This record gives sequence, structure tokens and C-alpha cells, in this order.
Amino acid sequence: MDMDALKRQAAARALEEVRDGMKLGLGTGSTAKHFVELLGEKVRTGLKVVGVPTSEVTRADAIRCGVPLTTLDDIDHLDLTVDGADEIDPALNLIKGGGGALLREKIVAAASDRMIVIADESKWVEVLGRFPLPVEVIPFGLAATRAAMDRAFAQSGASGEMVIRQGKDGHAFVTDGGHWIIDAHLGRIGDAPRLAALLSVIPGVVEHGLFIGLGTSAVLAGAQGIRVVERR
Ligand SMILES: O=C[C@H](O)[C@H](O)[C@H](O)COP(=O)(O)O
Repeated sequence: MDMDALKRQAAARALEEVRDGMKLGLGTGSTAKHFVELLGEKVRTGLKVVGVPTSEVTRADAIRCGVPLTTLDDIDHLDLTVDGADEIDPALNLIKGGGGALLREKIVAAASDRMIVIADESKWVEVLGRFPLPVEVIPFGLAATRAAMDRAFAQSGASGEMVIRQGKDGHAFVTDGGHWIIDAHLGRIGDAPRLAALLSVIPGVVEHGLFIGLGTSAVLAGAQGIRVVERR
């Protein structure tokens, strides 16, 4: 079975958790896109929900699929967020932001009672870090921010190259919030909660892609079927 079919299976399993009247966070990425499409099918057959998209791309997808939308300016709390991830560890800590949407994704997940992470099995890892960690930064003062990030990596026992993400046009990739992304190639993040705390206090860091304690369950689709992992 191809990867895309697995992603859709995970999305379909998460959809089973959606109830009438729910306020939903709508994730970003190729896996979350399946969820939005399947949710749209349910809405067309009468399901009443409202969604908050985590990116402009997801907003456009949701509109195309007929999913009613609202914002976290109009409501302050969500029942459930369904989103993908770049890596998931056994504590359900995540790396997110491969698609550049980590800031809105984290705001939305933090405003939700529950976050279901949907993915194919390839995203499951014992230790985070093989996937480059996306860190959203303010372009102003970038050298100073990079130096502070380097110190944070060292203090948490990690190290690696930092690369400013480029867009298709060859210029710096710009997030929906107007910021840049540094991808940190750390290889191994031995203490993800500590690194998350250290990165969070750097002034030029807007947000980082470590999601600690936000995922409440993961739906993983693989060749052997679907596995649901609850956070302990
Ligand atoms: O910024 C993007 C998001 O964090 C995505 O949820 C993540 O990159 C996973 O995307 P995909 O489902 O396409 O692998």
C-alpha cells in the first residue's frame, strides 16, 4: 500500500472521534489534508462542526471541501485538533513544522482539549531529531539568534548545522506569520523537553517545532494495519 493511502487511513480513523457540534483544529500537511477532505464529506452528509485552520493552505482546502470555519479570535477553545507530524516519539512528543506551519499549529493545539496526531508508521521514532528541527525566527538579529540557539543545543546535549529554509524561488521561505525558518540538523535530541524550554526563552525565536505534552493520542497507519497510541 502506498504512503498516501496509509495517511488517508490514519485520517479516517481520527474522523471516527469527531462528534456533532465539535469545534476542531485543522492541521496542515499532506496527512492533515486527507482529514480535511474526509471531514468535508461528512459535513456534506449533515455533520455539524466548525474548524480553525492552522495555515492559509488548510484554510483554502477547508473552504474547497465545504468545512465551516471560525477563528481563535471568535472562540477561545477547541474540542479536538487533528494534525500530522514529522516525527513522533513514544512519549508522543513531536517534531512539527516541515511544512512551515508550526506556529499556528501550536497555538491551535494548545487551545484544544485533545490533539490526535495522524501519520504513517514511518514517522514513529525512538528518539526525536533525525528530521531537522524547524525553528521559526524573526529575521532581525539573526546571527545573535543563531548563536543563542547554538548555546541552547549545547546545553541540552545536542549540536548540528542550522540552515535557513529556502522557498521554491530560492529566497528565504516566509511563514504565514511573516517569519523565517531555521532547520536545525541535530540528528538526535536526547532531552526534547529541556531543548524546548531553552529555545522558548530566546527573544528572536518566535516558536519551535518541538510539541511537548500536546499530543494526546497518535493514529499510526502501517502495512500491518492501524495502531492507536495514547499518551501515558
Ligand atoms: O508544518 C507542517 C506540519 O507540521 C505538518 O503537519 C508536518 O510537516 C507533517 O506533514 P505531512 O503530513 O505532510 O508529512
